[in-house]
Amino acid sequence: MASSELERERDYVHSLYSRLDELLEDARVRLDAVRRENAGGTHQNRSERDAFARIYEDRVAQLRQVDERLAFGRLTLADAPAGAEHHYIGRIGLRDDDQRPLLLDWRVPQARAFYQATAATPLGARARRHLQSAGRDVIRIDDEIFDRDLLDDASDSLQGEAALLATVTAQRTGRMVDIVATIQAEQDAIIRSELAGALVVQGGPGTGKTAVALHRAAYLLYSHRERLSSNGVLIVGPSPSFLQYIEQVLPSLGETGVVLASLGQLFPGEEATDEDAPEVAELKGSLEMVDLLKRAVRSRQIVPREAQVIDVNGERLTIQPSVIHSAMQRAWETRKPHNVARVTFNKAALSSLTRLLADQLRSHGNTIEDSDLGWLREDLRTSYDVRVLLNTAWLPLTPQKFIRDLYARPAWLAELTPTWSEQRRALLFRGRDADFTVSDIALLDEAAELLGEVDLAADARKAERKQQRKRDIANAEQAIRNMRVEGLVDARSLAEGFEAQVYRGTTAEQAAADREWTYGHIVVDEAQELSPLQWRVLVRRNPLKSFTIVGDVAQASAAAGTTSWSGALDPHLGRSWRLEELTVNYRTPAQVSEVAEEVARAHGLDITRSRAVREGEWPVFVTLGQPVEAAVVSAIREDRTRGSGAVAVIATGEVRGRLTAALSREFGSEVGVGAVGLTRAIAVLTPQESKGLEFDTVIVAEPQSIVDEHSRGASALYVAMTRATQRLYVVADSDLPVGMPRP
Ligand SMILES: Nc1ncnc2c1ncn2[C@@H]1O[C@H](COP(=O)(O)OP(=O)(O)OP(=O)(O)O)[C@@H](O)[C@H]1O
Repeated sequence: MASSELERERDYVHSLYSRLDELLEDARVRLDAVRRENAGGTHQNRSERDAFARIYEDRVAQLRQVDERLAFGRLTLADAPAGAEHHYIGRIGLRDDDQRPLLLDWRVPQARAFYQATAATPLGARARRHLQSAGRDVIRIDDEIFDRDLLDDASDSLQGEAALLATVTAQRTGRMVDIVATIQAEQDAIIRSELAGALVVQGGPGTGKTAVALHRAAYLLYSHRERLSSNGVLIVGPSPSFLQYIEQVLPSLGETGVVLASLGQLFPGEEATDEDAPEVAELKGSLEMVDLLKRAVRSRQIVPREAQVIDVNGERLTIQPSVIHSAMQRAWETRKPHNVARVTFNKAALSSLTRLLADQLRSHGNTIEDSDLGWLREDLRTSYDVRVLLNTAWLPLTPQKFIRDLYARPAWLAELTPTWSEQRRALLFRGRDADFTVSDIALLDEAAELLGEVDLAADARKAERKQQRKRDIANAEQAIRNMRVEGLVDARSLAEGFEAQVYRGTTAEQAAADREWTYGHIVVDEAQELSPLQWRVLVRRNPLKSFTIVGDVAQASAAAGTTSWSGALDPHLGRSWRLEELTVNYRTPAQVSEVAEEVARAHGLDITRSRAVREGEWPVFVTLGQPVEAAVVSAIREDRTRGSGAVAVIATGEVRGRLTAALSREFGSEVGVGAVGLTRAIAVLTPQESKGLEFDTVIVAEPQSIVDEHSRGASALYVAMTRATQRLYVVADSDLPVGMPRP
């Protein structure tokens, strides 16, 4: 019986693959046809053809990408007509030629029961079946029957336990994979939560926060395609290595138009990777900096102390400070940013100077008619002395130069911060040619807000682009009718294709390049690490405040990060955010997570308890009293006798340097440092770099030095210890942190 069921499923899934192949072939044929058509033609013809070609190319890529585990579930409905009782669930939706559904996209509302039904609340389902595949073959089926009479209350059990355990124990590859086949009920409820407002997902390490956040992005893009495809979705992660780790997940779910950015990449044109020392990052991330920058901008609007004498075509004119001051007054009244208000300042000052010059010329006996005032004004505008006078009073500024000046001119900083100590000011001091750090990015953005931009040419281009887009949409509608592809392609995305040829690329590319772009939704991962200033940047990019915010306040290891969601979010989002929790740990075996929690508690961390889905085979291996280089090398050798997989060595400061040298001597090119390590057998990482990642084996070297590194050191150690999916080794020369088991 069971094997004939397996056969049946195998046959059905084979028929789905045949349909997939047909669609793929169809898209390829259309692509070839489009490429051949209108080879010459007008510019408009060519860009239409290219846009169509891109749409078919994307379709071909999408159909190829869903090949692995195309279908992974079947839902049997309780009250369905014969022949329609089974719904198959997969990565994308498939229909036959008569438009009858063969496979449901996991994101459609009818698929919800596949993830959420329990015996207690079957949601109209009689049974759920998980299909496990190898290549295109179904190799195993697991059934759950929702028949209250036959079962105990199973509401607490894991769904598709066999499939889930197979996934969570699989060897890691250095790249995160999607969990679409085994999403659990508490995760699914979060993924499908409504788009509006800010949703905060709190959960301990390994509870699937990142996975849930990415699947939610895919779900929202699918369910709100119209709105989100034009505004875009931004995903913010803590570091480039983290982005590299997650970058495959959304494409494997068929979604490519998302902007991924680390905190160092949020200001177009700058790409910061260096981190400041913790106390510097804390200061730079604090709200105090907002006032400081405001004062700093104001201090660059300078009323001269004394009257200034200027020469305009041989006429010497004395300008009282009050003339400059009242022009400034006019500019301040606009409440516009510095560079924009400067236009008002210049106009007001030139008007006053024109009047002064006219009066002076009249007093010297010249006849000045009102019609001459325009010429006088032009003389003033082009006069060297006037330019110097006005620029000295109100100089246009770029954010980069402004922030660099602030750091490199201690005397100016001292004027702006009379209540600060010398030591506090010294935290900001940097040479003019120093690279910007990750925490400078939020300051640059804050400065850009205060300074504003006057770019008339860009404004004109923006207006023209809007008009062109309207014309493109009309043309796209016509082209869709001509090519008889209604329903397959929508006019907006086709028009975006035209635009891409003429202008600046896809929505995602445009969004990433434009500081003033506002996204339809922002996903923030490891959100506990964000400083108040970084939150301000993100709220500016998303004025409707539609956020998915995931993190764990107990893992906050950045000095500027947060230990309470309320403290972090209320100032920016008010009380409008909602909180959900994840409670099951899918990553770390209980034997490891219990030790990590014990150490965290011994350091006073208020950790979120979670239940591990598996016990694990190995205890935590602790070595004390050997030189750390030798101990790590032998831990790696020992580990290779226990199992295979990706290894991370996590250490900080000079220990990390020593270890890198020793490991490279021993294991050569198998070793990689930082993000490079993610594609090697052995990655050497700081706790900060390891954030959000996971490895089969983790070796934490000199844990006490991690605790001692800064005020949030215990959290950093907790992060490091919870990266292991199989085995954890702790190696110390002389000192173990409190709470750590002794060897
Ligand atoms: N429903 C699920 N089915 C299969 N695997 C899952 C599921 N949920 C989570 N996982 C796996 O558990 C691991 C941890 O998930 P993830 O990295 O999203 O956790 P996290 O809460 O973000 O952790 P941390 O806070 O430590 O960064 C990943 O390998 C993920 O694929």
